[in-house]
Order: sequence, then structure tokens, then C-alpha cells
Amino acid sequence: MSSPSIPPSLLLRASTSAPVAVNWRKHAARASVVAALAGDGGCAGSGMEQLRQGKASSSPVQEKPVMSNIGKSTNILWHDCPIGQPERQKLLGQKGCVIWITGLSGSGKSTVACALSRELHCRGHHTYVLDGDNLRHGLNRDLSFKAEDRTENIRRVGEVAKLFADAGTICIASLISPYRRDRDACRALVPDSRFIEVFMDLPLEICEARDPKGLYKLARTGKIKGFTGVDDPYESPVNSEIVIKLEEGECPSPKAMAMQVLLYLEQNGYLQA
Ligand SMILES: Nc1ncnc2c1ncn2[C@@H]1O[C@H](COP(=O)(O)OS(=O)(=O)O)[C@@H](OP(=O)(O)O)[C@H]1O
Ligand SMILES: Nc1ncnc2c1ncn2[C@@H]1O[C@H](COP(=O)(O)OP(=O)(O)O)[C@@H](O)[C@H]1O
Repeated sequence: MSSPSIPPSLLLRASTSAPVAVNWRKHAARASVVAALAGDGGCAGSGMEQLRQGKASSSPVQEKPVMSNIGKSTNILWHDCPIGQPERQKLLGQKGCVIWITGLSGSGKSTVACALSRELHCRGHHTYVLDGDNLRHGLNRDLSFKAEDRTENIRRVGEVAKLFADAGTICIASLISPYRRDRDACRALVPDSRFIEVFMDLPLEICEARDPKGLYKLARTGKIKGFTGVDDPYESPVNSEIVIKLEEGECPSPKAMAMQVLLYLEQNGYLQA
């Protein structure tokens, strides 16, 4: 006797051999957990098959969900998936992480970000660049450059970068991020040393002399207010994993800067799962 509303594939056979309707969602969730525990992320066979083979109890335990209140979100529940960061990393052959490039406008953040992405890509690694300027064209278009909006800008990008790292991607975030507290908050979001801060330690005079967008000039003549380094603060990092600076008075080439970061990733095991 089968229920007309439940497809035959969703029916489990009881020991009497009579098909019985089951709470599919409950069983599927448990089967997924079993498959994940087996270490294959559930790829070697369907969770349902494992249930049939008796690898999971046929009487699923109903655990009481733990609801949370986070910020303005009340009664929310974290839902885990059997395919997690370790499985994705294995597939990609790398460790998901956040490379956070901070520095003044014109210090070379975007240049390093793109050069690094290119070098990694050419070696078979999966990267994604989150560029402050670019994100302000979309996700962060509602934010200005006043202090609290910069903080919100960094918070959002930190959360997005965290998702990319969780996806197994080497996420390269390139933003002025002038406040130490905001950068440290992003670091705290990403566990297990997966946050690598790169400080573009170039003197303001060099950044200003470059001025590729003409923004310093506008700031100096008062046409832009609150420009970082001119009439808005930049708090230099004190404990960055990587510092890029002048060597014998010269700025290293974009490739050399990218290789400095790449070497760090290699030496610290990020380029293997
Ligand atoms: N007032 C002011 N201060 C600093 N920068 C300004 C400002 N107004 C516009 N711009 C342009 O915006 C780019 C920086 O955006 P970010 O999102 O990285 O800034 S922040 O991290 O929120 O401080 C920055 O890009 P980069 O030059 O690539 O750093 C500037 O082109
Ligand atoms: N290593 C470098 N040597 C010489 N010029 C550089 C170097 N890195 C960046 N530049 C130049 O400096 C300017 C600012 O670089 P950019 O990457 O746009 O900085 P940011 O993203 O920090 O504003 C650009 O014109 C870029 O070509």
C-alpha cells in the first residue's frame, strides 16, 4: 500500500517488507550526516542507500533545534551541510583564506591583488579579488567615506571574504581599510590563521606623486573632503603577516610584490589542501 502523494523512491521498506511512508527530510538529514562522517562528503553513495544498508539507525533521533538571536535577527537556526570547507578544499587542492591588502590610495593595492591573482591562477589555484573601488559600484554603493560608512564597508567585505574562504577560494581583498579596529574585526571572522594581512607600506609622498585618478590633487585643493592621508586618518598596521615596502628607495615591481605574497602562501601550506 503506497501513498499516492509520495514517489516510490521515497519509500523505505520496513522489516515486514511492506513499504512505509517516511519523514523524508528527517531521514535525509541523518543520512547526510552519516555520509559526511564516512569522510566522502556523501559522494560514494546516496545517503538513502546507506540507510538501506543499515549504516544509520532506522529510528532517527529528533534533536531539539537551538535557535539564536543575532543582531536584529531573532529565532534563527544555523543549518549545516555535509559538504563543507574540507571537502571543497580537497577538490581545489588549496586552503581557503583571506589575503587582506591595506594601504593608502595609490599604494598599489589593486596592482598587487591582480598580479597575485594572475600568478596563482597560472599555477592552478582558484582566487577571487574583492576590490574596494569595484565593490562600491554595487554591494557598497550606499556607503560614503565617512568613518561609520567605511566601517560598514569593511564589515561587509570581511563577511563576503569569509564566505569565499569557506568556499575554498583564495580571496584577495584590496581596500584602504584605514581603521585598525575594523581590520582586526575582519581577522576575527576568519578562524585558524586564514587571515593574512598585507600592508602596503609606501610613503604618502609616493602615493600622492602617482595619483593615477587625480584624487589627491582634488583633495589638496579641497574639492574632495575627508580623503585618506590628506584630511582623514590612516592607521598603519602593527602586526601584518606581510609588509610590502621600498627596497633601496625603489618600489618592487608588481610581479615581485605578488611573488612575496605567493611565497608566504607556499611556505605556510595554503597552496595545498
Ligand atoms: N575620501 C576618500 N578617501 C579615500 N578614497 C576615496 C575617497 N573618495 C573616493 N575614494 C576612492 O575610493 C577608493 C577607496 O575605497 P575603499 O572602499 O577601499 O575605501 S575604505 O576602505 O572604505 O576606506 C579609493 O581607491 P584606491 O585608490 O584604489 O584606494 C579612491 O579611488
Ligand atoms: N610596484 C609598482 N611600481 C610602480 N608603479 C606601481 C606599482 N604598483 C602600482 N603602481 C602604479 O601606482 C598606481 C596606483 O596603483 P593601484 O594599484 O591603483 O593602487 P591602489 O589600489 O592602492 O589605489 C597605478 O598607476 C599603478 O600602475
